[in-house]
Amino acid sequence: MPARSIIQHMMNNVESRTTADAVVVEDLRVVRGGKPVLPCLSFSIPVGQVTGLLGPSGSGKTTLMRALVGVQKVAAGRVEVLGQPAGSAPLRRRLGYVTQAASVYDDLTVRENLRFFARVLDADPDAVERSIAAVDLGEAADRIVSRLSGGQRSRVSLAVALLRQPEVLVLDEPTVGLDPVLRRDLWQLFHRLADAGSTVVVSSHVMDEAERCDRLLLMREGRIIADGTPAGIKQQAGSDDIEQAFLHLVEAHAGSAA
Ligand SMILES: Nc1ncnc2c1ncn2[C@@H]1O[C@H](COP(=O)(O)OP(=O)(O)OP(=O)(O)O)[C@@H](O)[C@H]1O
Repeated sequence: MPARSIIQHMMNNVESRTTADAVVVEDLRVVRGGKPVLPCLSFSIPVGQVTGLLGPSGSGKTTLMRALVGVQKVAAGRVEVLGQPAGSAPLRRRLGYVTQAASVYDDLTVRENLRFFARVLDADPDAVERSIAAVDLGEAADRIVSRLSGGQRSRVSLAVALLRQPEVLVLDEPTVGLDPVLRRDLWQLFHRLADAGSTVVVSSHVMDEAERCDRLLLMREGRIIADGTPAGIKQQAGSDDIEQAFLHLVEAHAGSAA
């Protein structure tokens, strides 16, 4: 093959991988406290979807998210985000991560927090107001964070993550403690971000949130026991209800592992 064709072929390959998959995980093994918390995980996440990591408490969702953002020590395997090794410097501008703990200053207002982080992150000047509007905190923008409700406070952390319009957004249980209206609004926001081309990875242990995802990875004891659309997983498990489907899959998995 002539050199130019080889280069073109390689570029096509890179392009098709980077446009098709935002995340590629291969044989990932993580050991925490001497225990294999993720024994051997492989999956990929396509660009521009809302992918849910669903599973009971302790199933390894946070550990997996930490591996995706590159802050988790990995014993073996490969984790790539947007075609780069997880945690590598070029990804810092392209990835947003919101942990379960709010990571903003309690004694500043919402807008002051956003302005501060916009300077630190070197975000566009209009990013502050855009992010405040995206999480619907316009009316609370000049209130001190410590006086906000838990749900409002977690939306401030989300607004910080949105400042640089990340291509991949990793959100660890962002809807915990929110009322149903706020939860619905946040899920609508995740889908708007995905429609605009971002890849959103959201963890939850609440099964009724599963239906809101384009795609689900159901986790249990560090393993993925189902991977598909909510409809596909229900069909696979022979149940109309996602919680029942999860329970059937757990039983089937336990049976096959025995
Ligand atoms: N710092 C740590 N040291 C040792 N083991 C840990 C540590 N953090 C978590 N683990 C263990 O790793 C496993 C997976 O925990 P992880 O927090 O990833 O689960 P999770 O699905 O996110 O749970 P939750 O929904 O409660 O946040 C659990 O068995 C937990 O006890």
